Amino acid sequence: MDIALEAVQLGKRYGRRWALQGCSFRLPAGGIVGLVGPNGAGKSTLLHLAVGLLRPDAGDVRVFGRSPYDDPAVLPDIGFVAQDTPLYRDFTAAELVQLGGRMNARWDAALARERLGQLGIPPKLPVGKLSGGQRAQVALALALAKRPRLLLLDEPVASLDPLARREFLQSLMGSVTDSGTTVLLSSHLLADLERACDHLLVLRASRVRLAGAVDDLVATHRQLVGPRHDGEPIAGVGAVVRARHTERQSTLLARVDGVVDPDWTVHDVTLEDVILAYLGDGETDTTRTDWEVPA
Ligand SMILES: Nc1ncnc2c1ncn2[C@@H]1O[C@H](COP(=O)(O)OP(=O)(O)OP(=O)(O)O)[C@@H](O)[C@H]1O
Repeated sequence: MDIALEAVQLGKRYGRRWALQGCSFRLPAGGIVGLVGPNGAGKSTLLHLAVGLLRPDAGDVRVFGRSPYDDPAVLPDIGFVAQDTPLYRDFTAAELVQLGGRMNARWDAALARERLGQLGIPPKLPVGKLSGGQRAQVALALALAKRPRLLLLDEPVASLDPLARREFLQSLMGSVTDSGTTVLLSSHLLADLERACDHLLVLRASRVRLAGAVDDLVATHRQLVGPRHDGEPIAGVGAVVRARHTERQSTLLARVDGVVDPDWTVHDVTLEDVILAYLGDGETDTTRTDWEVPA
């Protein structure tokens, strides 16, 4: 399997505080990966390490087998749109498309112009005078024009209205299918991630809590309702991720690995249920740091 992004015991600290720690996963090439986590979990730090803007303090990060910090030859393969979509504000979108052509060897200016035209972005207005959402669209068009093999997007839809968000995600899905680009996309909008992503990476408190293919994660987790549970093993349950109790009854979100004890009523879960359970303070160990991709 072709691996787009790999981290092995990756760590980064600012001063004495670790922003990312013991982070290991392998991201298969192709498809969209959702990067989720509470504020301060380390998402932007991970993206900055992956594009070579930061140097790891521990472990290793590799993009298509190469270190982005030490090996600039891999940088043309990586597209990055930072959280605040920084652009030269006095330049027009048309000028930025032209500029991109001078700075990138394989630049698809026609693709960028077509995209900006479809979105009705005024090409002759300085981008500083566009709305935040329009600027985000310009940044994405420029990133796609680079024809990257790995595209890193830090909360790209945060400033978009609901219609623009849907259009953005649809066009992203389309371009992934057309080009084979791998996208790693951080977002707090779980419903969007459920619609757009093939894989998921969940960070909490500087560590990877969950990683895997969306279909696999939804298929292997269930909500169980049954008698009050105080931690004893349950047949068919691999791990309890989150537990809530009343005096007589417990409601669990659990990873199942077989036929569940018939004392428990079993319900399907959504991806959002799974993510929220791993983001919460589960009463049992929520750590699951293996990257699992079905064959
Ligand atoms: N330049 C910096 N100097 C010092 N600490 C930093 C710096 N950048 C990030 N941090 C700290 O590292 C931790 C992770 O930050 P990071 O920006 O990666 O989180 P995040 O998951 O992207 O958060 P958000 O969802 O709010 O964007 C936080 O505790 C943050 O305060």
